Amino acid sequence: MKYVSTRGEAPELGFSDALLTGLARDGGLYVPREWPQLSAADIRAMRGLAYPEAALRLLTPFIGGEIPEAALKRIVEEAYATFRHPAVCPLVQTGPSEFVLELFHGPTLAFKDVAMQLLTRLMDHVLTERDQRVTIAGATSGDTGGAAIHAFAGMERADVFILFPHGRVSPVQQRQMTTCRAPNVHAIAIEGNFDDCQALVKAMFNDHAFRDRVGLAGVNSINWARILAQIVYYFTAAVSLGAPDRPVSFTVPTGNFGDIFAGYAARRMGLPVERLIIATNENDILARTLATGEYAMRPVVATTSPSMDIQVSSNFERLLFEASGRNADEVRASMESLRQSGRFTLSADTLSEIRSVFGAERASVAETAETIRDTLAASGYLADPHTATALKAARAEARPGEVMVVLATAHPAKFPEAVEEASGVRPSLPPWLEGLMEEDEEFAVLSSDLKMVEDHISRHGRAALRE
Ligand SMILES: Cc1ncc(COP(=O)(O)O)c(C=O)c1O
Ligand SMILES: N[C@@H](CCOP(=O)(O)O)C(=O)O
Repeated sequence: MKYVSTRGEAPELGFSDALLTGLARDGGLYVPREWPQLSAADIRAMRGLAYPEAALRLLTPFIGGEIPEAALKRIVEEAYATFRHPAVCPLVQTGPSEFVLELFHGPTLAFKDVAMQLLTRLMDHVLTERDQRVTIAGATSGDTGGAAIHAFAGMERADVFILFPHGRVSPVQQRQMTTCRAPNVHAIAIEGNFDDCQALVKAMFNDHAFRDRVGLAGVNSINWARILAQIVYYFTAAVSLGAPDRPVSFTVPTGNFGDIFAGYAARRMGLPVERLIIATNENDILARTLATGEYAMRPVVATTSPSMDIQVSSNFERLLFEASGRNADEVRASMESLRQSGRFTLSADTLSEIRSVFGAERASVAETAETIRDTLAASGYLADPHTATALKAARAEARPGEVMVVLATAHPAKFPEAVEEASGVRPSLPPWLEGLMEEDEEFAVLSSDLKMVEDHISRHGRAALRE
C-alpha cells in the first residue's frame, strides 16, 4: 500500500514513512493510493468479532505488510486493553432509531484515545526497528493534547510538544495536559486560538530545515494513521446494527474533519453508509460551505464545545481531493486561495459530489444546552456538549426509517460546568481521574510566533539536551 499527497507534489510513501511524516513535504495530507475494498461477505464476517479483532482485520491492508502480523496483533490488543469498556466503543440506544456510539472509554475520556493509543504503539514499533527518534509537535483545542500526552508519556524515542490555546480549553482538558511529569512531554499555552496553534504546527512542518533537524513528526489528524484507527468504529457500529444488510447513517461532531473523514473512508471501502451528517457549533464554516459552496473563514467564537472552536478544518482537504476526482491541481489552488484570502470556492462538480454524501447542521450554545436537557429528560442519557451538537443535528436531519448513529466524542465530565448549567446534573470524573484538579500544573506560555516556538522546542527536546 502506498500513500499519495493531496497536493500531488510530494513523494509517494509506504505506511511506516507516512506514519512518521505527518504533513507531506508539499504541505498536503497523505491518503492511500487506493481504497481497500470489502465485500458484503467480508463485512458480514465481522459480526461477533471483538473490537481488536475487527481492528486488526481492517488495519492490515493499509499497512501493506510493513509490520509483521504478530506484532500488529499485539499492538492492537495492547492499545484497546487501555479502554475501560469491554466493547471498547459501545452503542447506546437513545431513540427508536437513534444510537449513540460512545468513543470516550479510553484513558483521557475523549475519542482521541481510540487513535492515539494505537498511534503511540505503531510509532514505537517503527522507531525501534529503525533505531530512530522523533520530535512530535501537536496542536490541540483540548482533547488531542491530553490523549497524546497520556499515550506518549515516558516513550524513550519521542519528545512531545503540545500547543493549546491559552484560556480556551476546559479546566479538565488543561490539567490532563499540564500535570504529567514525564520528562518527554511538554505543554505550551499559545496566546491565540486553536487555528493559531494548528498554523504554527503546519509552519514547523513547512520549515524543512527545522523539520529535518529535530526529526519532526505529527499526532494530529494530518497523520494518516489517526484517520485509519478511526475507520474501525464505523465498521463495528454499523455491523452491530445490521450492516451490510441494513444501511446506517452517522452524525459526527466536527471540527478538524478527521473523525467524519474516517466515516467517508469506511464508505469508500464498501461499508453501506447512507449519509454522513456534519454537526458544528457556532463555528459553522463547514455548514456554510455545504450550503453556499464557498469555504469562507470568520473569526473563531468561544462556545461550550471548545474542542470544535475551529475555522481551518484540516481534513476537509482530504475530502476535496477525493470529491474532485483526486484533482491535486484543484486542491492546491483552493489551499493557496485559503492562505491568501481566507476563502475558496468549490467547483460545481466537487460540491455536488460532497452533497451527495454529506449533510450539515449547526447548533448554537443555547440549542446545545437545550439538547443536553431534553435528551436527559427523554432517555436518561447525559451527553457532553460536543455530542449534543450532533444529537441536535441528527434530529434535525432524521428521515423516516433511517438508522442514525451519533458519535459521542467526549465524556460529559470533561465539561462539567456546561453540562450542569444545561441539565442541573454535575457529572463527576471517574475514579482513576479523581484528584486531577488538585495536581500542580506545569506549562510554558508563548506568543503565537513561529521562531519563539521553534526555539522553545529546540531547547527543551531531549535530543537537544544530549548534544
Ligand atoms: C470532543 C470532540 N468532539 C469533536 C471533535 C471534532 O473532531 P474532528 O476534529 O475530528 O472533526 C473534537 C476535536 O477534534 C473533540 O475533541
Ligand atoms: N478538536 C481537536 C483539534 C485537533 O484535531 P486533530 O484531530 O487534528 O488532532 C482537539 O481536541 O485537540
